[in-house]
Amino acid sequence: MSKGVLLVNLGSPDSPTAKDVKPYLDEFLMDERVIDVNPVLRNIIVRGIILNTRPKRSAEAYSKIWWEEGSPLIIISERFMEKVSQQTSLPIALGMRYGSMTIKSALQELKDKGVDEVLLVPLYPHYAMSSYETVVVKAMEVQQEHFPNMQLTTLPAFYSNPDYIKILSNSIAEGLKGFDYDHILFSYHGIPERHIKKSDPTKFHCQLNGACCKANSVAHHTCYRHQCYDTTELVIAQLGLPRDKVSTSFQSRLGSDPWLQPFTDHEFERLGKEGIERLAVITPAFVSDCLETLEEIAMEGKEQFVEAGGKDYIHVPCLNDRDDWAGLMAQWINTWSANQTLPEYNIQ
Ligand SMILES: C=CC1=C(C)c2cc3[nH]c(cc4nc(cc5[nH]c(cc1n2)c(C)c5CCC(=O)O)C(CCC(=O)O)=C4C)c(C)c3C=C
Ligand SMILES: [Fe+2]
Ligand SMILES: [Fe+2]
Repeated sequence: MSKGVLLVNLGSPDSPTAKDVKPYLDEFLMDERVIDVNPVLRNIIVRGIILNTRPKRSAEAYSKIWWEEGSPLIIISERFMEKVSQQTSLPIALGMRYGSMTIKSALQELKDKGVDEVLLVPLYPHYAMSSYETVVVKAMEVQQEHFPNMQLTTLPAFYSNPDYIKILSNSIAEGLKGFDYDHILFSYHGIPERHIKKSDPTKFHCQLNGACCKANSVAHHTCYRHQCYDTTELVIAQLGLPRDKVSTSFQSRLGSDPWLQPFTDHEFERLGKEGIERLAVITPAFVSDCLETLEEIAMEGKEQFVEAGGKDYIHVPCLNDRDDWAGLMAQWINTWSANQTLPEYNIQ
């Protein structure tokens, strides 16, 4: 068999205009793992309500962060792929879960190069049904329908992998250099609380109270909340950060259902009001900077914090195409290629 690698990230609209944002959001929000209600209700919520107003507002936000070459998320993912490719002999293709750079065309690219055994890499450190799981399910559907002779193996979520934690910590230490912070906020993409319950294979373990996370459980393999808090804790330990100056929150909620708390925007306000003057924000749910980090955190977040009384504010960039991160991905790929071994999955 001949091996190759498929990297998959979330995707972006083709341009920062309402005309292109609308079909992109339609595909994204009609995904049953993102808005997980019955199909009739999903159609009403997405096409009857959200898509009437959101595309214009989102297009304005995308315009603020768009680069000359295109969407930051896409360009960064391409640069990352290039760097990884230079360190492995395996063919690598890049696809997006939503939008025009499809998983199907990426798999076709690999097939044209003779590949029939693929390592699928969802570019998310943490498992969530709306991110990691939907990529895996989509890739499997496409493989079964269009590439029946291909074999797929999936890289596990790497939120606690020791090498990943070291590299994330290095990037944070570099980002914090020269910034005398009062507080560090780890802000992760939010999800509805319901998704945590749905992803719990035991159906009773996850109580969303933090106490459950301290007991060993198979539920942690698919508990996004647990995994986010684990990443924060592991970075605190790696860098020896003062625990009382670090906290975790969840950003980017949509709709009125209960989402994971505390909310990042509420934390900006609370920290500013409580006299925190210098705030650093880290966004480890994303491996590449995107709308949610460049606009919501770096721009809007700063405004919210300063309005609440804060003074200095930095957003530490995501791993993007850092050499050490591309090197680690190449190392994972080359190890899999040599002996089928995948990175350590340190679940407790
Ligand atoms: C029900 C809604 C959403 C869930 C659940 C959700 C989970 C989720 N998303 C990411 C990563 C990204 N999301 C991005 C943008 C984005 N996310 C939602 C909604 C949900 N996400 C919307 C509507 C949008 C579009 C932008 C907007 O209109 O505000 C992005 C950025 C894409 C880009 O082009 O830059 C990323 C990345 C994760 C990891 C996740 C679950 C953990
Ligand atoms: Fe999202
Ligand atoms: Fe838990």
